[in-house]
Amino acid sequence: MSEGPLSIATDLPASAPWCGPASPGAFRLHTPSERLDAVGCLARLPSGPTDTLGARVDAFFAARRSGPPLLVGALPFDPHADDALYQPERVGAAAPGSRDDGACLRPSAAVAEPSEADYAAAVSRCVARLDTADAPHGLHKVVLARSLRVEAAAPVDPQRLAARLGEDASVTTYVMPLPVAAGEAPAWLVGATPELLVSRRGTAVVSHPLAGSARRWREPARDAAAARALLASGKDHEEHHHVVEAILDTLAPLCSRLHAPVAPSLHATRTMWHLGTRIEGTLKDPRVSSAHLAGLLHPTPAVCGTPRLPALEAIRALEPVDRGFYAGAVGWSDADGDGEWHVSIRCARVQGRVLRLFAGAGIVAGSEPALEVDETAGKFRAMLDALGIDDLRTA
Ligand SMILES: C=C(O[C@H]1C=CC=C(C(=O)O)[C@@H]1O)C(=O)O
Repeated sequence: MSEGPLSIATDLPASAPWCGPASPGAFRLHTPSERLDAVGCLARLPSGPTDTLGARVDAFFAARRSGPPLLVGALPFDPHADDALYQPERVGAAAPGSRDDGACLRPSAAVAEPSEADYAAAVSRCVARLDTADAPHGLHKVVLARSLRVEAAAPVDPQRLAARLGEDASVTTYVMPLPVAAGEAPAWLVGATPELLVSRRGTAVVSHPLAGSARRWREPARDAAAARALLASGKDHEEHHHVVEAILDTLAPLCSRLHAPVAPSLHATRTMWHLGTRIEGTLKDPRVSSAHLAGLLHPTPAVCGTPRLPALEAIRALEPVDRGFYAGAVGWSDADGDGEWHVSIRCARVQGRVLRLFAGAGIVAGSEPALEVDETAGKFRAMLDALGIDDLRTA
């Protein structure tokens, strides 16, 4: 084997099934306008924390000898934890499997972890931590998540699950093979996100943060009323404002031009309304890659909170289940510095018959625990619908 980045792959234990020539994990990223599928793994990017991502990706491409000039992968929620990126063997979809999806997806049990009551209590404790007029420099917003553990009747095929999620043409569906411990069954992150962390093509940069949400309804009048109420909600505008402000503050020093509309607009998926703001900029320095930008921006206050470090501490203290790669980012970077990173929400970690679904909600001073339980229930809906679970009775 040649020296250089390909030797990076050789220090993988043979038992790392997420990333090897015989890897069963095919990477998928289907946006509303583009499709990226990749199979196999030629080399793995040495993992590291988010703030070193740009430098590691630059070093990888500086030394690359052969194979597609592309890295695909995922960033975990915790910016201090290890990410998982690799150079695929081949760009293109794997041959479709022949399994019966109905049998693959039928669930047999679901457990809420934490329970809805415990999540509501955590929201109350979170609101109590947020700053008040007396302590204006403290914590302004924390995104608190909860999870559902679902057991299916048979092993779930991640690609089939993603195809079902993709019936909603407004979202970006993804499948990412995840690192697992030696001897463990393969695991994937599978989801359908409406939120773009950042894309870079040449010097053009786009970010499309979402924050502030309402469930959608089948009855058109009730659905339209929910959208109007969201647009009029001061609490949701505050949640949203923190995200846009953080992204503009990060991008401003890097851009010669940066534009964001003065007010957010409605963004719809099949199951949720959101407030969204499309931010567009032009990079001053074309050497700033998409990986650098993702490393700087993640985690935004759409998934973490603000200020970032106290929000991370609050999440560690208040959430009982480790987020892993939920609320991180999934995407790609190429040798020219172009790339696209999507916020890894509306997703599940899938391993055999077991799925762990996650959903979070932004907590600000005016947040009410029962409404946040309801909002997160709405955010589970896309995945539950794809799994064929109409009526969720959690243990
Ligand atoms: C953290 C999630 O959603 C984020 C994206 C859109 C709206 C959000 C909100 O209104 O809280 C969240 O910031 C999630 O779906 O798990």
